[in-house]
Amino acid sequence: MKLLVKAPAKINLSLDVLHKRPDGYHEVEMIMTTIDLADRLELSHSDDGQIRIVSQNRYVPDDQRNLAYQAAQLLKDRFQVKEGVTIAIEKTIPVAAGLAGGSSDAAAALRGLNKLWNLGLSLDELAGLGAEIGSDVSFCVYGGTALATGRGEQIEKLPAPPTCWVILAKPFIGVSTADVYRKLELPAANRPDIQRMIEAISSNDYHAVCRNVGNVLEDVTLKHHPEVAQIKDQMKRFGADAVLMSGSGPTVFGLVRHDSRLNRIYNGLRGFCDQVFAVRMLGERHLE
Ligand SMILES: C[C@@](CO)(OP(=O)(O)O)[C@H](O)COP(=O)(O)OP(=O)(O)OC[C@H]1O[C@@H](n2ccc(N)nc2=O)[C@H](O)[C@@H]1O
Ligand SMILES: Nc1ncnc2c1ncn2[C@@H]1O[C@H](COP(=O)(O)OP(=O)(O)O)[C@@H](O)[C@H]1O
Repeated sequence: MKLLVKAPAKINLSLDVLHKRPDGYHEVEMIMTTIDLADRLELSHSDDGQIRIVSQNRYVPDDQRNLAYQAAQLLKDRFQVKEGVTIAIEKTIPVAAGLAGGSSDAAAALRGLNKLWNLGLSLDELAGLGAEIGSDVSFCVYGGTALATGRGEQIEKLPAPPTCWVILAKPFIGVSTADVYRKLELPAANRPDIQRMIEAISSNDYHAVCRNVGNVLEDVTLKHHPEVAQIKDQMKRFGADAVLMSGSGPTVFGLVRHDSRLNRIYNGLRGFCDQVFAVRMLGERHLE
């Protein structure tokens, strides 16, 4: 038996860090939303009890370091599953980019294996298991738009943001999330107003969303990678309504409503950047 599962990327429309916790993680408040840029996982049943990862992308680990592998292992251990699975990952989301590609693959594996292995778990139970794999996995289990608090694993659903295009540009570098949190100096300057962003989304006010994007991790990554600042400047110059780095970076996203400006920004950035995408937000929960 085979099952296909989609694993969409996320962007952080706003990201605030409150303080460092005794467990080493940081207490965050983030507005996250899934976008129409997705990996595809094909899950195939195997009788020998083994977990196998297959991917053409050389940056994707094919062993227990893979977050989708960890998701399968966690379900096997917790629910005494005897069956095995081969997880073929068709990678579209850039790796180590601040777009939660690995976390979304893990979340898709949890959702898919719940069906393949007939575990009958609820989405909330899967999100709880996801938090054991990584801070962003719980959000990715639900998808859509949400306020994430705690270390990122406590999720409150929000309505869909106003309709617009999201242009993503990823420079040639990759960034380590742990490194960025380690280098963050608190209290951070330029903190976003999370409550205002929630109001902007709830009242479907595009211009207020654009005014309120913000990410306290941005300054850390910009300081060490000037190419990210260059991409931000270019996106602004080409006419994006709002420009922000996603998560720990280095991917920069721009919001725009008009198709003519979308084309200008997209064409202007290609050639300058490793990868450029023009996508839509998925809005509300989108699960298969
Ligand atoms: C920054 C964000 C924003 O959405 O995303 P990415 O840029 O990775 O996509 C997340 O907070 C990343 O979440 P995720 O990538 O799942 O992090 P984890 O695997 O749980 O943790 C990786 C490392 O980041 C640090 N970390 C992570 C989350 C958090 N709230 N505080 C932290 O200090 C810890 O050092 C941890 O060891
Ligand atoms: N399924 C996966 N896809 C991509 N990277 C993965 C995966 N599983 C584990 N990783 C590891 O996680 C690291 C961070 O990857 P990713 O989730 O793409 O980035 P980010 O945390 O910036 O959103 C990668 O360097 C890679 O070694």
